[in-house]
Amino acid sequence: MTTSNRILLGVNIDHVATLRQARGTRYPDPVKAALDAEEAGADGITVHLREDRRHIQERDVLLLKDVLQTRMNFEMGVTEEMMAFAERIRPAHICLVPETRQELTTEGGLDVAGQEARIKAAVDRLAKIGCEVSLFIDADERQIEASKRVGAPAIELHTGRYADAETPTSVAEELKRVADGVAFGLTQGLIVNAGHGLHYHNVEAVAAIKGINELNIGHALVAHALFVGFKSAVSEMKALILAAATKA
Ligand SMILES: CC(=O)[C@@H](O)[C@H](O)COP(=O)(O)O
Ligand SMILES: NCC(=O)COP(=O)(O)O
Repeated sequence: MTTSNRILLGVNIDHVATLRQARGTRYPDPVKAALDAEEAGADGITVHLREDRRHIQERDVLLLKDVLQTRMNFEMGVTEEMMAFAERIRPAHICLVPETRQELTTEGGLDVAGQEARIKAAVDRLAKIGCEVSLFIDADERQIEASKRVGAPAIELHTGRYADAETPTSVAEELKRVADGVAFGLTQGLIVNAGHGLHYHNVEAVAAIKGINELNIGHALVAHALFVGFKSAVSEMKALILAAATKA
């Protein structure tokens, strides 16, 4: 069981690509953002190649695979198209996420418990090509147990409900749900990551939860980068996370 206070920052660069896709230009290039993020202390780079290609493109993933010095966390839906793409490019780390075309952003976690056979087949297939697979799930014991059963070595707990909570009571409830999920995931021997909707004002409480391996943060970081630059946005976030984890 990991209880180290060291916590990694995975920088999600999807929304650099959102800005590029808004005009179909060559800029801003998410690959440049990834390299700047690494220089500023990111421990990894996360990209979500959506089925509708609304932000990240295949070209981005291929280039990142070649140039990153840290690691790429490749997020994908569990579809045959994505499985075949993963088998072609063989990312070292894959996070399986739920996905629908109509959603504004990833709503809820992957229902591993409700489709164990399908997720197990995907995890086994990706393990065969050497990927470490993580499952993006809600902080729910049923989903965590199912993730363990399907053989995923890692989970990422969806922090969106915590991020969206508006009253002190609901914030505290959602934070506790995440903290309980982390503790339970660790008892199952899983690597526990977390992310979604985290920003400069809500990240510290999550970073203070003992045992989280990595936080994946994107939208807020890209937004802040508009005002302070990408490197500063990353280093500010990293400093907040490390300080909170150290204090805890
Ligand atoms: C799975 C996850 O939380 C991220 O990949 C997130 O989905 C990226 O942003 P969008 O949902 O806006 O594409
Ligand atoms: N998996 C969560 C992620 O990569 C970042 O989500 P967000 O910070 O863009 O909401």
